[in-house]
Amino acid sequence: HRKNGHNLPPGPRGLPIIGNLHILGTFPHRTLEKLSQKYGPIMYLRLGCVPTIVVSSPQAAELFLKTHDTIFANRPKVQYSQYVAYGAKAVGFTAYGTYWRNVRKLCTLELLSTSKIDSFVGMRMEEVELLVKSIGEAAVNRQVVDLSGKMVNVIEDITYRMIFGRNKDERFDLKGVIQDAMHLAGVFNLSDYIPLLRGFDLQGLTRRMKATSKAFDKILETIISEREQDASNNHQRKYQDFVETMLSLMKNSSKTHDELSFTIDRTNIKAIVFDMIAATLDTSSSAIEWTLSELIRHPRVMKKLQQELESVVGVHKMVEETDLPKLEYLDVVIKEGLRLHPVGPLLIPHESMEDIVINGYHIPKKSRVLVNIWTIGRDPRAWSETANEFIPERFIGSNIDFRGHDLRFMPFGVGRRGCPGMYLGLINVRLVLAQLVHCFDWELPNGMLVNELDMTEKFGLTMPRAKPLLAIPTCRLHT
Ligand code: HEM
Repeated sequence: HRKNGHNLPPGPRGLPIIGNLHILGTFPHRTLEKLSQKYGPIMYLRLGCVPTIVVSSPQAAELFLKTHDTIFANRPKVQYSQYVAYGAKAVGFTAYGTYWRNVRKLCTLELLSTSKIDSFVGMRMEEVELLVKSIGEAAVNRQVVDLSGKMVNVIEDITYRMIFGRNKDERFDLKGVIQDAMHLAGVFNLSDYIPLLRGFDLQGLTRRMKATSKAFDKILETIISEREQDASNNHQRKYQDFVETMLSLMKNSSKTHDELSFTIDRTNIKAIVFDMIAATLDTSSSAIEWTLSELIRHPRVMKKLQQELESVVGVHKMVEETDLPKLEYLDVVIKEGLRLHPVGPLLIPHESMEDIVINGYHIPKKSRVLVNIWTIGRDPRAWSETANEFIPERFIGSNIDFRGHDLRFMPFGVGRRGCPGMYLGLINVRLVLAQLVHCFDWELPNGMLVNELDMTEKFGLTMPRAKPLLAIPTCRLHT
């Protein structure tokens, strides 16, 4: 590839206007893997008008996410973030710069810190107990459980209580609105790639995004106004949820906050609430359903994990958060689950802020960068010929952590744009998964063999199972 005398990375030839858009297909991460085998770990595509660089090896990822992290720390401006995510006024979709840095700092210090997340321990346990109780009832009646649906529900309930202080409100359908918003986040929007089409709204997405955003805003306005009222009545709650925390920051932000050099307003609060919900829901539930699917497919690993749980927790009680640090095998099982089924197979797109030359290739300013961690996690050169198999033991005795210090494994991304919610995400995943494995044995319905379980993915911003995981539970605990 050459453009204006520059040496672009290799890649497939594109068509006029659409470029390579037509080749992505239903499973872009798999298509891109095949292409990278032909064109190499730094590959150039043109998606509509957007120059796109696909990164597919740990060495290449190092150059983009570590060595030149600052150049690639921007996010592309997409319609979704403009219309649904409050004009990108939170963290995930926000352009790199002072504003992003301040909001991210607010989230890490005030909302996602270890001490804050630990303050919700009691609430999380209540929700997990309800989950185990409802599955226990299904076990007694030998009923099939839709585990994917249950995972989404328990994570939703925990998240809404953490953010709003409650998860049920008869007056509005918060869950429905959020599900619409999440769905829109995953839809491929032509207008983001071919700006000429923007005015026509051929897919009807602009209209739907505006409608969803309006519905969400109305609900949030009601909740926030009520909470302001509560605060002025000195209403006391068991823990301080996110909205309350941010309202008190807003109230006090006239006194310049030491750590935060900007003042938070109502729109910031709404945008951050949206970001936190969107970032928590599908990520945690997808990590749990995939890992559990692999455990069901691999009875040896399931048994070994159950044995660890029996010896650390005992057979008379549920798993508590204080048990989690002692569960070493659980840790490597989750790593292996996320290696094979990363929640964000291409991370969130990064965007370059300047022209730069990497490995002799010209990477133009405003290129979109997709890091294919799905491919990196399955590369036999990095993981041996067993790369496609589920073998948690490969992580035992290695110093590969969740943080992406070793770029063969970076389920939470790495660098400036790496996930700030890792601690929370991992607590949700560990706690719920441990419970399901400790409290129940699982068998597939209708005598289905474990190797017949459908493992098809549904590609979007996150990548859950295409079909729900259905299984029949049997109780294990002696209570
Ligand atoms: C198992 C759970 C989770 C996984 C696997 C995960 C993974 C990721 C990944 C891969 C990215 C993109 C990194 C990049 O583009 O380089 C990301 C970004 C992000 N995550 Fe998570 N995440 C999880 C849970 C959470 C939770 C619970 C929160 C917070 C409530 C959260 C908040 C965010 C935010 C705000 C960003 C954007 C960061 C930025 O652009 O500066 N995530 N996450």
